[in-house]
Amino acid sequence: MAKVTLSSIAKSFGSTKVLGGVDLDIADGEFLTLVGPSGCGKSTLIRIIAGLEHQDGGSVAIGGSGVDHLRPHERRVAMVFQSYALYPHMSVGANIALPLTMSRLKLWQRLPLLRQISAQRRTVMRGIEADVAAVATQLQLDHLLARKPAQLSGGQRQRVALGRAMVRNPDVFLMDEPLSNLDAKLRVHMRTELAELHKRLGATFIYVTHDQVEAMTMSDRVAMMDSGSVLQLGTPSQLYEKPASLKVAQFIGSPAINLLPAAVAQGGRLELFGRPLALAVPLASGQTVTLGIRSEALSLVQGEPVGNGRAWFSARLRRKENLGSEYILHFDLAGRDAAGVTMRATPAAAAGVNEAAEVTLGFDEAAAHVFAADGERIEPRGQGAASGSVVPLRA
Ligand SMILES: Nc1ncnc2c1ncn2[C@@H]1O[C@H](COP(=O)(O)OP(=O)(O)OP(=O)(O)O)[C@@H](O)[C@H]1O
Repeated sequence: MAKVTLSSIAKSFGSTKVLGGVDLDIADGEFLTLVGPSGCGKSTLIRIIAGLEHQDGGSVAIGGSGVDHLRPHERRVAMVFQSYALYPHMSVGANIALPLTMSRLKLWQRLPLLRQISAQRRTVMRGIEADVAAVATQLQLDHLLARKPAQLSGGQRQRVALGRAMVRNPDVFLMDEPLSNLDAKLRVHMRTELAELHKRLGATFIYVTHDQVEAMTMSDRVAMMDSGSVLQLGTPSQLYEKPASLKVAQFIGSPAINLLPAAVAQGGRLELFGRPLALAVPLASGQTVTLGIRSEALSLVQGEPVGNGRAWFSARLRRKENLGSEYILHFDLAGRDAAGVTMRATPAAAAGVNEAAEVTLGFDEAAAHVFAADGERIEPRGQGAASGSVVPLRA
């Protein structure tokens, strides 16, 4: 098994700069996900680790040794692609065996006529068949080994692609959006399978996706990328609970984080829609910041909402979205210079509010994320605990 160290990786395609000096240390046995919007450079970075693409600057080390001079098959890495890249004319067994037949058999032993008469080849093939059988059992593909890829479901094809990577017993698995071609239900199932496979194998996994749910549910750590650089590296909880910038806050979490403009008044005190908050920031008055409030941090409140550390504003219910176990309530902020907000609600709480109703929404100021005009996170002063004087309707 092996750690992977990326130092100042830079890459341009023609005049387009794609990676601007990426540094990343991926621990031995870690499941690290590169996540970010389309075109941010995730695939290019993973292809550079695989040796399929060469960087313009910087270096890649695997297991503490530089690999920049090594070809892909010499790097002890195996890559799983979104397209699966299976050979349609070969059986499942032959597809999984392919990396081993290429590495263990000599060229002449692979030739159609000569291979029939080589006893040595038969011995090597028995070893390969045993290895393929072991991997097929782990992935529950035993009964499908004779089939062709066209005779498999999407999930089974994906498992064959995984099997072909596993059979090489690599130190590092590189996966480029391996679940994107699967339907939603199968994707959820394969997330669990991949996470369990990672635990079982103990290998280093580097996984590329633009799906923040995949990143959050499977990874030990997530590197959020944008425009060729890493914006934040941390555990899924760190990215969710303490996003370093507005971009990270907006990308991580579903429904997307609510954003409200707040004005900086005298002494750095924040005001939300003209009402003073307990929060203060080290900025001059007259500036504007953005408050980020997760949909689960909002609650419907009744009565006169008072109390230090609790903020509130009025909103109008536009739509209720029924997810079965919970509702997502969509509110308009009529007359406010802000987009609408969403709130998670229990079915009981959702039943208590009618569409087009004017309501009051409250939140603990301690749960608000504050971002400066340049998008950087600011740690505010004066975040107090909830006073308890606001009655939430969600419980
Ligand atoms: N071979 C290439 N030649 C020219 N430009 C390329 C090449 N490969 C990638 N690019 C460009 O580099 C940028 C980053 O591409 P990359 O595939 O790494 O992004 P990504 O984050 O993986 O995106 P996606 O999620 O859409 O796959 C894109 O603007 C892309 O068009």
